[in-house]
Amino acid sequence: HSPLRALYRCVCEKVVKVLRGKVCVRRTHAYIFSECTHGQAESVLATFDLYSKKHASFSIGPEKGVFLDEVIRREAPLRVLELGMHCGYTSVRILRLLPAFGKLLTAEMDPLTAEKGEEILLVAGFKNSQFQVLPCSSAEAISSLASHLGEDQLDLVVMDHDPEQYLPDLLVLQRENLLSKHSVLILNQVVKAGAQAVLEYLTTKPHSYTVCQQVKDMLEVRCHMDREES
Ligand SMILES: C[S@@+](CC[C@H](N)C(=O)[O-])C[C@H]1O[C@@H](n2cnc3c(N)ncnc32)[C@H](O)[C@@H]1O
Repeated sequence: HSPLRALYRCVCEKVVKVLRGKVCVRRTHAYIFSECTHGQAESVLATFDLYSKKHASFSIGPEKGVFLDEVIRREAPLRVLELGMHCGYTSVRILRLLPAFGKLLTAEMDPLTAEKGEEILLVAGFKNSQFQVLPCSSAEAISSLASHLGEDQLDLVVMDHDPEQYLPDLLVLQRENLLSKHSVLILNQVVKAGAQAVLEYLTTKPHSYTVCQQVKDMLEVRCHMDREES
């Protein structure tokens, strides 16, 4: 990994980004809707991956997707919160690995995106009893969690919304006692400047959080909230 090679890769990525243009929710949705086999989650994911090869996309993609799959298979979460659904790629990855009595709550701030993303989850064959799309900001979604979870806590939280929001949202989840000693956090886009605050916070709380492993810019963090801070 020489600095020259890293610079070359960075320039290539920037050029590809410019050539691909901006992420378009309507175009992404239309492509997935018309090209995938309805009712088959794996086909929906493969179609997203195909789309991302040719167009600008926010999807986490297959490499980070497999990393997330491994965490879900290992932890077998029942209550999952996703912040930043976009068109539903990550939601589909999560839902296909949840047991029938598991539940995904997913927040998406942009109303059109929330509507299109929800449609993709239905196209993939999931039922409304398995997920709830919260068309609001992460902060509003978190403040409404008690009404969805009752006494339950979150087993898995996936943050892929606005890195500036990661720390404030984590602090509220913590304060509202929504995380347990078994909870796992997945943070995407941790190389973005906005994520610096949450990374610094996590390192100052070694008795509450352990940063476990990372693939690309996605990080797994384990919670052990029952231990006292020293
Ligand atoms: C990078 S995309 C998520 C991609 C998704 N994980 C996937 O793989 O398809 C980020 C999404 O978060 C949404 N978002 C940004 N800030 C948010 C916030 N504060 N609350 C809720 N959603 C937010 C954006 O509208 C966008 O759709």
